[in-house]
Amino acid sequence: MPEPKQPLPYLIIDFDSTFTQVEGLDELAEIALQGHPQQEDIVGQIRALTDRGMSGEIGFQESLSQRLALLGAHRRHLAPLVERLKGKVSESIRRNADFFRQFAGRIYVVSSGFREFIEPVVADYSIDAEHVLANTFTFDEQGNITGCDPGNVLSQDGGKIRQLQQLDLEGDVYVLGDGYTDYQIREAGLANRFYAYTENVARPRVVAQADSVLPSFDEFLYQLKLPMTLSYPKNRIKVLLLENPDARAAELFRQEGYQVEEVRGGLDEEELIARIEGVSILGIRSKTQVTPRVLEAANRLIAIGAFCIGTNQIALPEAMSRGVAVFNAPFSNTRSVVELTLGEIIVLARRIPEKNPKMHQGEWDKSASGSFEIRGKKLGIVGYGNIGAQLSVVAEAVGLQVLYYDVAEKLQLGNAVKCRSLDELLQQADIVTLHIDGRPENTGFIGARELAQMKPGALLINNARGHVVDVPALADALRRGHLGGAAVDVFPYEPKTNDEGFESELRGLPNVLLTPHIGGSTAEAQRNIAEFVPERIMAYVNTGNTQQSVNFPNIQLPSQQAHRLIHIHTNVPGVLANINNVLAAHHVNILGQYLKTNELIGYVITDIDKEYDQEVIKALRGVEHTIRFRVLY
Ligand SMILES: NC(=O)c1ccc[n+]([C@@H]2O[C@H](COP(=O)([O-])OP(=O)(O)OC[C@H]3O[C@@H](n4cnc5c(N)ncnc54)[C@H](O)[C@@H]3O)[C@@H](O)[C@H]2O)c1
Ligand SMILES: O=C(O)CC[C@@H](O)C(=O)O
Repeated sequence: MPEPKQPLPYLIIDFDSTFTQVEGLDELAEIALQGHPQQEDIVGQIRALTDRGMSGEIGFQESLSQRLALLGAHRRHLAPLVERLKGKVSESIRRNADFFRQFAGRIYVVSSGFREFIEPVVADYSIDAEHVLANTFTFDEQGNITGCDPGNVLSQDGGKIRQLQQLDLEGDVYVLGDGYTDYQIREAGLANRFYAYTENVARPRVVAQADSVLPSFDEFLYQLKLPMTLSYPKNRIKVLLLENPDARAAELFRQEGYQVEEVRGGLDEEELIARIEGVSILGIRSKTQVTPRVLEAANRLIAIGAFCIGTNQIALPEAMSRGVAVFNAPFSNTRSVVELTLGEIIVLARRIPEKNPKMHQGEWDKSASGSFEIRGKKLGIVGYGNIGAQLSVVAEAVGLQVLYYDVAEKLQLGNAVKCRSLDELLQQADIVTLHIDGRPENTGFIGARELAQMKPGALLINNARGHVVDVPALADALRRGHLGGAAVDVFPYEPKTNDEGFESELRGLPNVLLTPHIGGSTAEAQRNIAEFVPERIMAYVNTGNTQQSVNFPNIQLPSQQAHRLIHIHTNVPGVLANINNVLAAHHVNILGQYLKTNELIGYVITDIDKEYDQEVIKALRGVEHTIRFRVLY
């Protein structure tokens, strides 16, 4: 770890809602009032008083005495309180425990909270009792808490100021806290800087006074170039989410401490180029095209999350050669597409797309003409991947005979029969359903020639990708009555938002069911996707794990007590040897290492000893053919 060049300024750190995520007195009230019929109400009153005191709305003295009067706590409640608070130390402080242990002599915890619970919590971070300046409780003979020692300066309004005057620290003093009384230390001229600490609570009135705002302790260490556990504060990682993935996605990224920006619809190339600068993680669905030009403008991008199955909208090779890992949700909406397809097969077989609008217009058209049962009919599944294969099983269960065709060799499920060519399938099937992927070579996969191969009156379903079907040819086959109907969920051009109109030659044609790309749009699928993709991306950012990445070599290395280095390079001979030569030349011990390559890039995770200096990092960045280098922790 690099040592700070200057002596560390004195750090005055608040305890409640800064060192810990919570207010000690609120927690004490919860413990003391357990089982009390008005527990919720009283704890609520105590929380409100805490808040009013911290934001400077009422004097501290008033807030404290009113809270103590409501508390009803006893000495025996203090031990469980300490245990609870130890588990609620702020995440970023816990993460940087080594820093506290290393610089404990320069750190004071100055709090209007109480020594009885603060001292044992901060002792775990090597902060001595003499460096804890806080109130003390008073007790009656039975051990009930009766109030606080009035002789303690911290029990009075302006107490922190007086406490700092008494401390009389020499040199620079920085104050970190979430309350107005913390700011007042700086206002009184007793500190050089006031940092509003917002990891747990952000009070606008306090933030407005701050010299700097700290969403985490990592940010403080980063700004001061002090030793830190992470190589980069998470609050500096910008996430841009487009196309409205389930709210859980933004929630998970925010919980991790990232800055999240959301845009409801898709963005076109120029719009995305204008927004992508500084973004580290981009989240999209099927609409947004991540082109080579977008990637060129993406100066900080490390990962793209496709909140869907398809990734044909992303220039994968360019992303790879720029060191941008892409993740998707390969089976989170599979079942939803299968269910929609099965429903469509029945709906088309009964000509519902014609009958339903007539009913809404008051027309009663009862007839069996052109309607059939699906039992015993031949379903031709083109693309026997995740969706195709699952559909195969479900379709057999309702009595369809399944034929399938796939370019790859696939496990034949149930009684499904493999076709050796697309034509073989098209000529036999009563219903053809497309589940191939959107690779560019599949453009126009079903055109006039293929449609002509299909049986007269057969049905076609496209829930795969819009460009795989030649839409004018399909419209022609439907108009001529060669096909009995079609269901189409995906289109070569799809509106960017729900405010844009939909144009297609298929509109108004008989027995054609059109849906707005909703194959995967179910509550279950969207929730699954919104958890799956952020989890993969966060695992990649935090540990380098690329399992399930669609364009990176897949590596997972167990985490260990070490520094982890991530190296992405062009796949040419000798790069690993050069990395290891650099490490050897700097006497750095390798604890674990894994290299995997694909056609374009090599990806190496190296775990090294705790000790290294910045020269090694510089030298590793300089290794020839490096695309990207990151120190993870
Ligand atoms: N409508 C929707 O909302 C929706 C939802 C999810 C997925 N999708 C799309 O559905 C499609 C299938 O998804 P999946 O998860 O099953 O994908 P998958 O990758 O598991 O399966 C695709 C299969 O198609 C085969 N294939 C590719 N090109 C082929 C060709 N020319 N001829 C024959 N077989 C070919 C592949 O070998 C593979 O087995 C994808 O295009 C995906 O984007 C659409
Ligand atoms: O919901 C989407 O935008 C895309 C759904 C689907 O096409 C997919 O690829 O998963």
